[in-house]
Amino acid sequence: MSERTPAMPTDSPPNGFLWGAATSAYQIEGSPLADGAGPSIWHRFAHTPGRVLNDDTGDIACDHYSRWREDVALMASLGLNAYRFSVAWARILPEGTGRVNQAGLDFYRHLVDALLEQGIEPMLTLYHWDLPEALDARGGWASDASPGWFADYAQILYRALGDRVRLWITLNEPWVITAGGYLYGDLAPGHCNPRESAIVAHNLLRAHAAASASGRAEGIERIGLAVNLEPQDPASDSPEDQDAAARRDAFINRWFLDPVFFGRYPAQMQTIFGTDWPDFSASELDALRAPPDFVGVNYYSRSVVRADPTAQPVGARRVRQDTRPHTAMDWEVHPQGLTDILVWIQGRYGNPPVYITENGAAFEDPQPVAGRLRDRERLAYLRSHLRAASRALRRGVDLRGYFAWSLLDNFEWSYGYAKRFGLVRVDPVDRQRLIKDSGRFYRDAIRRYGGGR
Ligand SMILES: N=[N+]=NCCCCNC(=O)[C@@H]1[C@H]2[C@H](O)[C@@H](O)[C@H](O)[C@@H](CO)[C@@H]12
Repeated sequence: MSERTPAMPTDSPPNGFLWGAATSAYQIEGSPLADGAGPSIWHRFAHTPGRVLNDDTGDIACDHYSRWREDVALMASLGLNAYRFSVAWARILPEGTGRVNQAGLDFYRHLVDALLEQGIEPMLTLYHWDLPEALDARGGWASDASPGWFADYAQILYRALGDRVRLWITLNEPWVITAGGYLYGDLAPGHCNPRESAIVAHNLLRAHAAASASGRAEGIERIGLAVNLEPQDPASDSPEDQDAAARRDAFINRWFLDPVFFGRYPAQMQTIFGTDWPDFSASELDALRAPPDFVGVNYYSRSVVRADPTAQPVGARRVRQDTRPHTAMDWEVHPQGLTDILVWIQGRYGNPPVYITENGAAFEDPQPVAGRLRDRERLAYLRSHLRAASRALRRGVDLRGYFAWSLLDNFEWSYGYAKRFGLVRVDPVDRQRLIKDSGRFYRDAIRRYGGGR
């Protein structure tokens, strides 16, 4: 089968299946302070020397804030029927609460209207890591007031765009927000404090529940939560490795989904955090129960796990599978893990509607030659993971769509622009867009198997 023949599933996805691509505000927009916007914690973090590789910042990024019309046309040329993006909270509320910046609302309204004109379904993420700096100065997600701040911000957007946007996501990857921002410190705001991280996670769950409730009150019917999920396979059948994998599964995959679906944390959290784990009351736990209308699954890889008492706080570490292919992020290419995690959700949480809200890979791309960029590894990753998604459909998973991460090469957080996930190349000098072979493959797959626009 040639590279260009989209090797897709024998059975086509259900009618109405969404074929999209995903991005986030700070990673693509640039112009972070334009037209009255306030600074976010990522604006401050990226401008702090040493925090981001090569001291890259999102000051320009993909310049999407100026090129959004061109990018919508690009999505249409790829045949996308959906697009997932996030709203920069500090463009809407420069101080995080209070005064609304109309220019910020206008930017996203124009973007949504342009998508709808092209028959592209918008999926709006309310929070993709870029908390207004003014709120971080008031305690940020560690503040007891943070769920209220978030629900008020969400309500402004529900009222401004709720008549146009049908698919909403409250939080993108609460685990990475918590672990990256408050436990390991590699992401904004760069804290390393286990007790604070447990409180932040709790407030994020309260914020999801509060924003879901304010959405219901505004008549919003499809509000989801996007989570990074990663199967944890024990390195051996020893009890130590089995327990280590179970702890890491609780820590990464169930820390947030168990509370929203069951109103309780995984039992292992107390073991993992010890005395740093707060003593939550029964009513506090029950208040977390806010089952999403759909689960957004961000899948990249799995982990093979070995017990390691020195690898805190979980006492488990990843074992690199040297004989297997890896991406430029050093993540194992393991498409079966996508099927496995989708079937796991189906069985554990009662087969909720699911969208794959992120799936993709960074690889070292070759230079374009004669207007062509042959990103073979990314194309193969995409093909194998679309097949994996198809296997989940055949197992009865209520899979409603697939969003490739990412539409564009963009600002990859603490890696800056050194890691490229795009189906479309963004030239580092003039930001010119060039559809890579992986983007062409995706376009052909959508034409062949998608309901299309
Ligand atoms: N081992 N291992 N495995 C996988 C760990 C995944 C954790 N990182 C993510 O999920 C982030 C998510 C984010 O939404 C996006 O903003 C990022 O650009 C992508 C790419 O990094 C992914």
